[in-house]
Amino acid sequence: MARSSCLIFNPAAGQGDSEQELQTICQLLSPHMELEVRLTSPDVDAAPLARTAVNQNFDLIIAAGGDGTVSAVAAALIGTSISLGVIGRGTANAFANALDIPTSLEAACRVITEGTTRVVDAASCGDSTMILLAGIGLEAETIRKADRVAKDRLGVLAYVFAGFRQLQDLELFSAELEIDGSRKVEFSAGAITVANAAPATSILAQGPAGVIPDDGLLDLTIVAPESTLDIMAASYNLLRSALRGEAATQESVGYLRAKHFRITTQPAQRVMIDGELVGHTPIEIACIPHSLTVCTPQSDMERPEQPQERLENLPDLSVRIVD
Ligand SMILES: Nc1ncnc2c1ncn2[C@@H]1O[C@H](COP(=O)(O)OP(=O)(O)OP(=O)(O)O)[C@@H](O)[C@H]1O
Repeated sequence: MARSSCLIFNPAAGQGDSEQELQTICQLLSPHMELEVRLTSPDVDAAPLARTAVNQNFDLIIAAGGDGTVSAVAAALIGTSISLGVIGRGTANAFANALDIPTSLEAACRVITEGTTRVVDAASCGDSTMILLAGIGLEAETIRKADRVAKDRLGVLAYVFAGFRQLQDLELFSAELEIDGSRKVEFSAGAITVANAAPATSILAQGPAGVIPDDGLLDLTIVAPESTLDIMAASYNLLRSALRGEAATQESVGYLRAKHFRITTQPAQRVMIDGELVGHTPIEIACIPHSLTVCTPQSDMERPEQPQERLENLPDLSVRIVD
């Protein structure tokens, strides 16, 4: 029997002709499944549509939009066995890129119709769920400064420009990190990123080589540059880590993998989760292992053997064991 599928489509996402895109997607998918289409609107976004679709027990729910739409649909699917199809039509399409899901309509629909799936982790942070990453400090500021007009004009470059603008007034803050309830680490940082999944372009997440989305662990990267030269060196090192799959080696970069983090900063820092500003530190982030089934080109990914932790060079470092 054909799979019952619900397509949640954001007509306002991206820069393409959305009517044409919807028609193409329906033509590509309909021969393979029973397809029901639901459009988001300025008043009803993807989250309530996805919750209703989950209650209606579709076999497959497809998110066609930017990362905002994909994250909202994914949040409703966490802990269910309903598969998530991803058709990235936004600016960055970070979740699609992190899982090697192509973003041309034809190739994205082919991945969905071929039926290969991969079960990945997700995470929770207070009331929010997270499929990509949480940025504290620099990354949150970068997202805040990449405005809609710039994104429409420049696409993913808007984030890069906002990032450069942000680097000019980077200030270190003090941070305390509680790791799996068993260790407390204090240090100074300019940016802390906790990633469940991240594409190579999320440079600040690339401390441990290659963020692994299905290892039951979150990957935390700390960048603590003490000068403009330092930040250039750290950026280059992180980019290399992303492209070569080798963990970062630069002194001002630290990283570790764990299931649960509690992060406190002085002063409080903005927190961004999956591209949305959600509030300020302190925050607590917990991995929800193997909780989201996603249509992907392959059911597994290569995992290079790499060190899991490197904190020793961070400025003002102190480590305590929690009783
Ligand atoms: N029909 C609509 N008209 C206007 N806005 C909409 C509509 N449907 C959803 N939205 C808004 O779109 C936003 C989600 O956008 P989404 O992330 O899917 O695309 P995007 O913003 O183009 O992606 P990116 O952030 O990568 O540029 C939400 O804020 C939601 O309220």
